[in-house]
Amino acid sequence: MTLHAQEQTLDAELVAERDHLAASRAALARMRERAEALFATGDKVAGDAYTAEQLGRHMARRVKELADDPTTPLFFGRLDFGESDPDHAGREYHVGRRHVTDELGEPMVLDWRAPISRSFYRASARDPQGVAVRRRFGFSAGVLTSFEDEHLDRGEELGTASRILTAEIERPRVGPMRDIVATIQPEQDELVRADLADSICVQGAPGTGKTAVGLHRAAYLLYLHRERLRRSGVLIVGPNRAFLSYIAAVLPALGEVEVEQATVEDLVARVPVRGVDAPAVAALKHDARMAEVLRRAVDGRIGAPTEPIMVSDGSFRWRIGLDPLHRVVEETRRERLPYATGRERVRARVVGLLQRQSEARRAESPGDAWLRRMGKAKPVTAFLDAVWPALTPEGLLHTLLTDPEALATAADGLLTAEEQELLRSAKPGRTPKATKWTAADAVLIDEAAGLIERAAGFGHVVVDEAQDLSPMQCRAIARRSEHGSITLLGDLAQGTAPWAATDWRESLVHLGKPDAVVVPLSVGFRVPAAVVAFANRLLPALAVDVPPAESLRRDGTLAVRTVDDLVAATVAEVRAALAHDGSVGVIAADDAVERLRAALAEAGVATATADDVAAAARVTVVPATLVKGLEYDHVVVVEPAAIVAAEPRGLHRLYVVLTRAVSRLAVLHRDPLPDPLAA
Ligand SMILES: Nc1ncnc2c1ncn2[C@@H]1O[C@H](COP(=O)(O)OP(=O)(O)OP(=O)(O)O)[C@@H](O)[C@H]1O
Repeated sequence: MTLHAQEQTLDAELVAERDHLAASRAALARMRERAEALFATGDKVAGDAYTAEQLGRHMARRVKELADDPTTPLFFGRLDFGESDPDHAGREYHVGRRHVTDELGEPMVLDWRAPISRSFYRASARDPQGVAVRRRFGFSAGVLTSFEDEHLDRGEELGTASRILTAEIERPRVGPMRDIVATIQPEQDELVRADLADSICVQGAPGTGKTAVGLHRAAYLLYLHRERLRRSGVLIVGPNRAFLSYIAAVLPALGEVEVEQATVEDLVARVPVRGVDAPAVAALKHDARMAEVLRRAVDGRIGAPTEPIMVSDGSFRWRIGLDPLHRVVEETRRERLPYATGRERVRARVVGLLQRQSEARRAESPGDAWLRRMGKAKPVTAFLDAVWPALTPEGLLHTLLTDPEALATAADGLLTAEEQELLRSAKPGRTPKATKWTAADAVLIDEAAGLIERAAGFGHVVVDEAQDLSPMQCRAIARRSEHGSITLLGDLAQGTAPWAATDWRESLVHLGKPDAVVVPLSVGFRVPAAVVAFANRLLPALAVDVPPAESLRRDGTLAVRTVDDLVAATVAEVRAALAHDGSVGVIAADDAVERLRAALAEAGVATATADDVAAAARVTVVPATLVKGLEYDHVVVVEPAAIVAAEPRGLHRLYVVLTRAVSRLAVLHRDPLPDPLAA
């Protein structure tokens, strides 16, 4: 074929693909109209109010799921199966964000999560999985502009050399995080499609796609186990609000609109946090031993009966002796129920004893009203208050922090006298209500609450930036995923909390998933190679054993400049950065942020805050402590030494800061660079 003829064929194919795209969009619009019509008539066809409500909710969700965003491609790939494939011989399937069917119900686009679509991500020249040709589409603003074919049947495979993958990775970043369904890589896909029953832990260097993998796994699991997970729920836990708003749009873009997102602080927000602990106190409160202290404190509230119960029902007087009361308490204690459930169980057993006496005397069973009345009778409640008193989580912690004897009993052999002293040094208020609880107290109160009442759990929990969780925070998540599975995502090298994990096995034990596999991700999609090499100079000083990242990005620039005036240099750097496309992130020690913001404003440069993902301003000034998980095309790091000096794990913080750049990193410093970087 001549070059000209080849081009003509390509053009004709492109036209055919565009037609298929237009037809698919029209089909999706029809599906949506039909769903809307059903939604409108739903309450008329449903038999009763409950069904109507269920149906209404289902249809409302379905309408939302079928929303079409004209700027994102409806499909991004195509699989042509070879003649020899037993199931799909000679068929072609377009792979996209959701199922689209024509009026006869024939597929026009397959959901990327469907079993057949798996081959789009996993087929290779070595293992073609029946696929003859894999096609990837290039889009620009929703318009199909190109495609790229791999003839797997002829041993052709592009892998990471794909032009379309490269363009996607190198595209300028604007606004919130986007999904990566079009370009999920095989090692990522394996994690995304892991079984619901499997808990996994992903150790990945910066920019290897951990967050992306976690979000896509949530979407995948919801597709495969829709009903089950809708009932139990899926939870995404992230480090802070800025991060959560950055990732908030990914799942809805994939049609998943019912996933809860929270920080750990949100999860344990039973009390308002109004106080601050000294670092040593906070560290102790986050220590795993506190779980045992609390458990003993709760157990310690259960006492031995000292008096029989004498109770009258108006006609007769009843008596329950000490022996049976002892047996009731012991039996219930052995059942290891949540404390509050135990209290009610004791009450029920006492009433049971009264019922038997009554049956023996009256030769008939007393009615429900009698049983209820006896359960609430003063002597019965007084007995319960004496041997199994009602307990609030706040009350329990308040007692431990204010009553040296109570603490000594619960902490005996667990905490040293000095540690007990340290715990009490925080000086709570006179009552739980009057106490200015700290963030660490909130975690302890949640632990206590978990001992008192069982919390409802989620079917699956995705935990991002998990290296920063304390043992007690891990336990808070464990309580919410006891009967579900988890995806734990993190990087030990990015641990900045005082209690940051140094070994995933330990975190997994606290999370109640000791058998989860730990899988490394090492191909970086964000940070250019030159910047990775610079940041990696810090690794030996971070005292963690992690595989270093290798970057897919050969482009990108790194500039390290000694300057006299940090503020003026920052303004100049930002101005220069604005000549390029994409976002600009200025990252500095927290206490320098206001000054830089003001200087930029004075210079006429509008800036946004990190949590405002919808901001029109292209420049964001971010405190170093909030930048975890975020990324900007052009990053300006201001005075690394100040970032390091601001906190005990400052070098880890700097490692996070230096790995936020997608295309260009400029490091401005007046003070000498921290040692490992100066090398
Ligand atoms: N397969 C992929 N195709 C295209 N882009 C990808 C792919 N995987 C990851 N990316 C992009 O790389 C960037 C980094 O991904 P992500 O934020 O998930 O990494 P991370 O491992 O969570 O990073 P960090 O450790 O810094 O939090 C994002 O812009 C993401 O969209």
